[in-house]
Amino acid sequence: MGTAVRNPLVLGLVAAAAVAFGVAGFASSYVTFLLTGAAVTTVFMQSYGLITGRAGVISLCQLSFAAIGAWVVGWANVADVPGGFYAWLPLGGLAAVVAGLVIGLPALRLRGVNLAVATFAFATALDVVFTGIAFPGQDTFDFVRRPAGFTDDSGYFVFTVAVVTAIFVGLWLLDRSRAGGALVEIRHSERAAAAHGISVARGKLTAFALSAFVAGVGGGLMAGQLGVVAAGNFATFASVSFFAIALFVGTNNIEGAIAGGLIGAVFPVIIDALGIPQDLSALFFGIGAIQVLRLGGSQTDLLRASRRRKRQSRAHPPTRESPTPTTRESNVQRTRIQRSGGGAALEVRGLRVRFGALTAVDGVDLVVPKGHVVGLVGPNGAGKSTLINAVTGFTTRYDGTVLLDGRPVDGLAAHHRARAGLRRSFQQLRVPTALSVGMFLQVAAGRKLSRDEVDEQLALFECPTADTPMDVVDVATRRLLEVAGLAAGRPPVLLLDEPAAGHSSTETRLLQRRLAELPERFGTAVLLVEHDIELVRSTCDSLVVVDFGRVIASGPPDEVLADPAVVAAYLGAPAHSPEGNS
Ligand SMILES: Nc1ncnc2c1ncn2[C@@H]1O[C@H](COP(=O)(O)OP(=O)(O)OP(=O)(O)O)[C@@H](O)[C@H]1O
Repeated sequence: MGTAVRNPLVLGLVAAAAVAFGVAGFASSYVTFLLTGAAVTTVFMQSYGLITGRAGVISLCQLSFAAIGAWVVGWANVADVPGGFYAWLPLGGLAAVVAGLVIGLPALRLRGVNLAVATFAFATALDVVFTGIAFPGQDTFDFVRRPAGFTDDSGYFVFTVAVVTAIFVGLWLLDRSRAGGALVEIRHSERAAAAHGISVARGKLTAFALSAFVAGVGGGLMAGQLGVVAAGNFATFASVSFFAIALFVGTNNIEGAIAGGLIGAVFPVIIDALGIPQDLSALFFGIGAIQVLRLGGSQTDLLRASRRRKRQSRAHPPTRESPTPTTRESNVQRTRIQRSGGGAALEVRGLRVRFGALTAVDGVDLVVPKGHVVGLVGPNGAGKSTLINAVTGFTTRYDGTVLLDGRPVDGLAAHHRARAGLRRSFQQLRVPTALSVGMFLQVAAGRKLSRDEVDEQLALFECPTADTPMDVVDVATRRLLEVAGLAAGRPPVLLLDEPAAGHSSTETRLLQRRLAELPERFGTAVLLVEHDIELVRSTCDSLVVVDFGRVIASGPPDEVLADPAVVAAYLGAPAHSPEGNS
């Protein structure tokens, strides 16, 4: 019983019921009407929270989806479609989904301002259409019949709150699923998402469809509240204002969506009472949106982050236990695990990448045998990252062939290569801070991990617990988490681009042990790009050295690192060893 009371879902449901029946029982009819409007606006805010808050896609046409939902509900009412309001409302949502897909598909190639313009154009066009054709029942005053049992204003408020609550529960479940984590990763970095096998196009399209459904339901609810609606209820201007409110308060958070609903519905009333022209109110919302860009986050995101940091500093900080270096661990030469190969996990043949006149990768041949860790080293600008980009499909314009377990993958997009088992990390950290450690591990693994698997993996990499928010985790630990997550997916091939960057010597030693174990523990062959020569020497079975895009040496680490050509490439003079000069 005690656990149930502490459960946020149970608490939320109890609070929603208390508000619904409290207002229905005690509030005046004016307040009830106003709060029903706020609940309907909360649904619009939930749809912005989905598309912009979670997936990071700018959409200025959510009220157009709402208009479609309202239109369908109005039509179903006039046509007396069986099932009543209970059937008409989801029907309106589904019709909006069709529009969401129609606008979402061409919008997939667009980002930022271009996407804003495209969705704004769609909203304006639909505005004109709805003004022209009018809503069903608008001219004949055919009022939409409310759901049986909730026909008076108080009852309809309870019904609206029930719908808002049901959507919150759906979003709550989405946030706890890998699909929800994938949306957040798409918002944070489309490249990182693709590297984890997530289809960015499908993710965005799903977000468009889901948000259109929610907005369509909101439109239907508005039709039920007002009886008849007109194009003016869904004007493009209102869509943009609501977008600005959503951006300012952060409607991906439950408290943000409710605050956005209240502001969207009550603010115009206050403005009116104060005698300020409605058009001027848009200025406030515009200033709010600019504030978000200045602060780098919405009000509720910033509040939540600050609360997390406070809670974290009150509890123990999320540092890993420093492993006491034993004689065995501190002897780097003994970390390398001797193993025999079993064919090529990854083979690169004649890879060439050009950037205009510059040939960044110049005919590279390279093999990563199964069960091996191969180091790819070379001075700055030698072409290592470009090679990884080409192999993993992030650079598609290249000559040559990339074979994964003997099969060419050149025709595959990055996320398909990732799903086929070619996983990578990025030199520039791309870990989304809006997720928990456990959820990030799930997303990076690219497969469903059990709670035990997550906990074991975190313990193995000496990382903070699964519930720890990522934004309180230090950068070095985030890098370690990225390796832990990728390894948990047990990919056949893992390409790591400078995973030890920014690590302390203790952290590097831990990483060194884990990297050396990856083939045995996870069945993963590794191509390791690293400037820390001691880490490379102690971890890798063999090394490939590139300079000016060409392979200048390859073979066992000690031999290769003693090669005069390698020494010269690193230091520009043949007199010193590269050791310790990374
Ligand atoms: N998108 C690009 N457009 C033009 N030139 C590029 C691009 N990406 C990389 N280069 C150039 O290609 C060469 C190889 O760069 P790359 O980043 O692959 O080297 P690197 O070995 O990974 O270097 P570092 O160790 O510093 O990360 C460099 O001369 C770089 O300036």
